[in-house]
Amino acid sequence: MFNYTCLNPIAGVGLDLLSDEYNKVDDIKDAQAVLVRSAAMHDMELPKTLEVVARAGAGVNNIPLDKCAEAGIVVFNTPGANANGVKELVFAGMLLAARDVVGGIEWVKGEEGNADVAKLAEKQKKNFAGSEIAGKKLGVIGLGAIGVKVANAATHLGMEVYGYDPYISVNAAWSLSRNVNHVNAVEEIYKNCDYITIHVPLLDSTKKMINAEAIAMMKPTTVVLNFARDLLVDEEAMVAALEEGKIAKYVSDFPNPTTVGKKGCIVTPHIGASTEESEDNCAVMAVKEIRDFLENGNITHSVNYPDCNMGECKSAGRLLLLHRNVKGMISSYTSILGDANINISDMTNKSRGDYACTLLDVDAPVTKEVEEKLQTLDGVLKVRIVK
Ligand SMILES: NC(=O)C1=CN([C@@H]2O[C@H](COP(=O)(O)OP(=O)(O)OC[C@H]3O[C@@H](n4cnc5c(N)ncnc54)[C@H](O)[C@@H]3O)[C@@H](O)[C@H]2O)C=CC1
Ligand SMILES: O=C(O)C(=O)COP(=O)(O)O
Repeated sequence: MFNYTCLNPIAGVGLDLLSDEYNKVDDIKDAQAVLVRSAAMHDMELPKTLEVVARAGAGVNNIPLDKCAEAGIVVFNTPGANANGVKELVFAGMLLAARDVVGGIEWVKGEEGNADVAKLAEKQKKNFAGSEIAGKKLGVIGLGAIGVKVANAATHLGMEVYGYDPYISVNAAWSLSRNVNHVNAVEEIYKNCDYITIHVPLLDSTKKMINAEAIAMMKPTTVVLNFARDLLVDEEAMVAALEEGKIAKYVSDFPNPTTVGKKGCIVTPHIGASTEESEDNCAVMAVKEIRDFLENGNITHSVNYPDCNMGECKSAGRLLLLHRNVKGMISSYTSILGDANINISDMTNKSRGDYACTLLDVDAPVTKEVEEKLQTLDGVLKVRIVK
């Protein structure tokens, strides 16, 4: 039996994939698995029982990744599962900045009951006129799951697209339309683009990436779109630039006191991934990741441990060892198992930065005594008898 808890509402289509072996608990202190969206986990006490956290979404800045890794808790996210939902809202954001759709709708609402509204509208509409996005230059910073979709779709809307991502993955590069122009220096985007959209994760290296200096390079007509995280932008500098007419609009999906109600700011309530399809996709992927991890010891789409996968276990037993990426770990495991007369029939070892993972299929069940010996080895963070 596995206990799990949900720190945010998780779509039913995902939870339905949990078998009778899974029991929902209300308190994280009783859970082996956590399903989470944007709930802040940094200040939460993580119980010893906890083995896995699955973020039904992309951004993991709400989760203490290193603290989890140190405690042998594997964290997953669901890459790409909500990318289309965000992509579509980015275009809504662009159009809301280009045309005064909201102002126009508000004006019409104010005319409720006016029999002459149609005639009046023809006079008023000049107040809500705008421009088209076709033919404009769009700069996409970060060409991952979302950035690639935004860039490709923009080419179909007749935009001239420029993409910047020094760390682009091979898969993303394969998916990118050849009509997207590659940019090596992000300053080119700041200086030349009419629309600039950012799709990078929030990391120490990306915090306030769009700062006062970057904003100063932009044209007075530039629109900046931020559907990634508010802390990626120096929003004080952004609001000041908008106030002084140095740039045109800032569209953000992250309301906070700095931007809400400020001149030129169009802010939505973090709804980029709030579509039926994205919520379903994320929940399904997160639940599958948890099941494969708890039932088979496999790690796919982890953000704090290496991916490590040996499929379904066909041997008498399987061990999962989460450990530091230091020398001598595997020889220690083999000698402990050898001394206990247990043959290793298959093995995978992967590392990522400071952390590593070893999966061992064995020909005889592993006893509690052997498990304890492995657990007390220097460098071992967690041992789990999967089977
Ligand atoms: N508004 C919302 O509801 C949502 C927001 N997000 C945010 O969007 C972010 C991106 O999501 P995905 O595209 O799915 O992630 P992803 O991991 O597929 O793509 C991120 C891309 O950013 C690139 N990158 C990293 N540092 C960079 C830098 N300094 N300069 C340029 N590129 C850099 C990476 O190489 C990668 O290609 C998430 O981390 C999350 O914060 C994601 C989903 C929903
Ligand atoms: O996936 C992400 O990074 C998001 O920002 C979506 O957050 P949410 O799952 O809607 O709370």
